Amino acid sequence: MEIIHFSAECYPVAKVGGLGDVVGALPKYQNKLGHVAKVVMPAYHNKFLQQNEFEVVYDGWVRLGSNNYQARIFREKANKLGFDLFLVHISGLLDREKVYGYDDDTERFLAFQIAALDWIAQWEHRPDVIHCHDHHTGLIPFMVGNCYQYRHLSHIPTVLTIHNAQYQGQFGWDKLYYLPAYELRNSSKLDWGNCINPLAAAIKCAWRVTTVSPSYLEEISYQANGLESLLAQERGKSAGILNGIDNEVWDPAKDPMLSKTFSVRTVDSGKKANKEALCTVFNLDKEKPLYTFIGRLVGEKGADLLPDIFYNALQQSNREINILVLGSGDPHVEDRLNELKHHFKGSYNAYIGYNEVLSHQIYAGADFLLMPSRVEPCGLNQMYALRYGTIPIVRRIGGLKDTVTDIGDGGFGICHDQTSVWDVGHAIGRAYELFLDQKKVKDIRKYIMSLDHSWDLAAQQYIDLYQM
Ligand SMILES: Nc1ncnc2c1ncn2[C@@H]1O[C@H](COP(=O)(O)OP(=O)(O)O[C@H]2O[C@H](CO)[C@@H](O)[C@H](O)[C@H]2O)[C@@H](O)[C@H]1O
Repeated sequence: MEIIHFSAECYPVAKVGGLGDVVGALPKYQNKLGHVAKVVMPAYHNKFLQQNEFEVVYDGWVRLGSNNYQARIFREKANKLGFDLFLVHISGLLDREKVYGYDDDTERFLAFQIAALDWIAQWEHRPDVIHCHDHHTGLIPFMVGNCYQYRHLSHIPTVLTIHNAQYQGQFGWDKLYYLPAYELRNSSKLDWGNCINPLAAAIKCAWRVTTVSPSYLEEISYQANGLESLLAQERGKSAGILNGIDNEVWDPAKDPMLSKTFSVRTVDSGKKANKEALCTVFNLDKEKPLYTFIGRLVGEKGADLLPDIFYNALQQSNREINILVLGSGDPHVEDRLNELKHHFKGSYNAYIGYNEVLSHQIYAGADFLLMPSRVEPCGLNQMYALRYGTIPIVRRIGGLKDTVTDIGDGGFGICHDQTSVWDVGHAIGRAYELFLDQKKVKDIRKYIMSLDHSWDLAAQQYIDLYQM
């Protein structure tokens, strides 16, 4: 089969969070199964664009209302990612350093989707499936099915994967004229809450909808930032497919970013060396348990509670624990996490920012990884932690519920039911008790490192879904 993935992110080209990881891995694993998976994404003004070689495969114009922008599509020549990668370059809109966060993001991603479809509309053959990821590519199923200029693509099945239903990309009906012409009586397919809502439009128009874990599929029928009833209604064409992880990028036995690589056999010495290196850099005590949090500092991740959780845990344990944070997001949370450094020198530290290398080093060197998420469609961090022998402490929600079992239930992690200062504090205490039993910790590490969360299974599940 030929599968075209449309996405705003793809690791290592551009990554803000888990979407990048998924789109950087799934196509590679689909190719390994004998299919032809390709990725189409915006060409941002970043290192990847500057440091790799490309050929131009399309040169045209994209029309957005009364504005015309030059649009070019570049193909990466060396197949570095293990699949064909196409970057949509639109001067004045997409060629910026950041992926998101501009006032004209609506125009940017609309132009991206239209230019990409204009290009595909010119192909002599048709792909078997168009697979869209999140709201940035959510208007594609509508446009393919309804816009006159793409009429000949309308029989291609479109799949939407929802990585996070919190973000929907809504904009006002005053921008309707940006869309290529379609029969106006179909406008209701675009509408949700009196706005043009790209995620809602994709849920209505896609042939199939998937979520990134089975539990998240259950949860969005009653918690989906306003889309609950729509998702409940479209349940019949929806499926939950648990994400995998890229075992080649995330391999503690070969990871060039670690101080010391390690396998299941050498996990004890390997984790010890990585923990020592981290503790030296961040002025922490290598004899004490090291708890960590990695992620976007937003409400969904429970990040607003972290300063209070950490303050209490460090006070109550008499600083018998270490905490290290890596993240960026809400400036108020960033400030509070930075402030804690002055109170708890030697037991607490935080790196506020994005740092891919450091994230690998933390998964390898930490004892415990905290994920007190309010919403977690799948979560990849807990799976990276497992692969690197770090015990996850998670709220039982979404994909966390599907991947982590509590030690009290014969499992290997620590689970709690609510995102509250008390619940997480209690879980930190349980982890401390576990840490005192080093024989048990070592057994758990070996066990979790041997769990298989690779993409092999999920890549096949997507193929089965396309062929249904
Ligand atoms: N400051 C930082 N420095 C370095 N690396 C950082 C970082 N902050 C985050 N990361 C990395 O970004 C990724 C985060 O992935 P997640 O799946 O946990 O979250 P996200 O909410 O972005 O993704 C959404 O999509 C994914 C994919 O489907 C779902 O798993 C998830 O539940 C959903 O919310 C991990 O690779 C993590 O290491």
